[in-house]
Amino acid sequence: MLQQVNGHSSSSHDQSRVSLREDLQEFLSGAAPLHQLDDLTKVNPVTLETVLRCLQARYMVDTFYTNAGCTLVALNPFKPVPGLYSPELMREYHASSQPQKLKPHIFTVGEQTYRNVKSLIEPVNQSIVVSGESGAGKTWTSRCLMKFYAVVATSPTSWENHKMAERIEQRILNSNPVMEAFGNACTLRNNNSSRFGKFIQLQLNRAQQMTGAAVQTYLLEKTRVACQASSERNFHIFYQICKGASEEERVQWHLPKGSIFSWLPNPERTLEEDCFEVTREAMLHLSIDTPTQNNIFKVRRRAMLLIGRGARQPLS
Ligand SMILES: Nc1ncnc2c1ncn2[C@@H]1O[C@H](COP(=O)(O)OP(=O)(O)OP(=O)(O)O)[C@@H](O)[C@H]1O
Repeated sequence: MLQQVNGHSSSSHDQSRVSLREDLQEFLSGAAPLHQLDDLTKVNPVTLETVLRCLQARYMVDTFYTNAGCTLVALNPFKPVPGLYSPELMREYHASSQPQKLKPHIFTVGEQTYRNVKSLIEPVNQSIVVSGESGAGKTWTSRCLMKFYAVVATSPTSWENHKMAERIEQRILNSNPVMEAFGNACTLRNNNSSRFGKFIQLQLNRAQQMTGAAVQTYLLEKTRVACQASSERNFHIFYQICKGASEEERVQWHLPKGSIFSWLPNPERTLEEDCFEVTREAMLHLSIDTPTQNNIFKVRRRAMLLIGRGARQPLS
């Protein structure tokens, strides 16, 4: 007697499994090495196993980008990859007559969207959606895209424009350390995890030169200020203030060296994101002057005392 599985007989189910296994074998022993498949739509049969095998093979040879039709799959290398984001490579993708024929890269996406704006008589807004789980590399990818546009979309036509272009480029890039200091924190999955979503708008004029940027943030994880999971930390800015304030600022802000607060856990962890100077410098570039900065930091330091009241003691 034939058993019914999901409306199919078990023998036809077995047959299709055998044929899938054969297809898989054929695909894996195919002529072209897996790492050379630069588009996942060419993978056949499309199963979780074949797609992962292909991505794994590419990862093993330090190839971190793969197309999946018009989507780009980015793997996180978790290490610096020399030359992968160099200005020379940006210019190569920008100058190419067919960037989509070059190796899959985030610069292809950047360049194609840039050309889409340019090629149309009436410019049409372009959007890039960067998605993935925590630690996948979304922040990194957005930063790369901003750097790319800062290089390709600010080509000055005159010397005055050059100064202007440089200023805009600096301001756009400096928005990252500021947003990250105030909105990122160390979590179990990512030392520099964004605790908010952001919609970054880069504005171009009719000559396709960048004239400004606007960032809209949403869903900031405000509860982290008062409550952090064990082994996680509060927002970077608090640690930056505690670790980076000058002697003069410590006196002014009533912040003795070595103060610790119950809701600033794991202060002994030293992260590259703990650099107060980088945040201050970036704020200056964004025209947030030193007195305004001091007011912002004073409010934060006051919050530390109020919320973490009674938990202050010197570090031994
Ligand atoms: N392309 C890359 N090259 C080298 N290192 C990378 C790259 N992408 C990500 N990383 C590393 O992985 C870490 C996590 O990446 P990132 O912060 O961009 O993740 P995320 O997706 O924004 O995470 P979250 O959602 O938690 O904010 C980075 O701090 C960096 O060390």
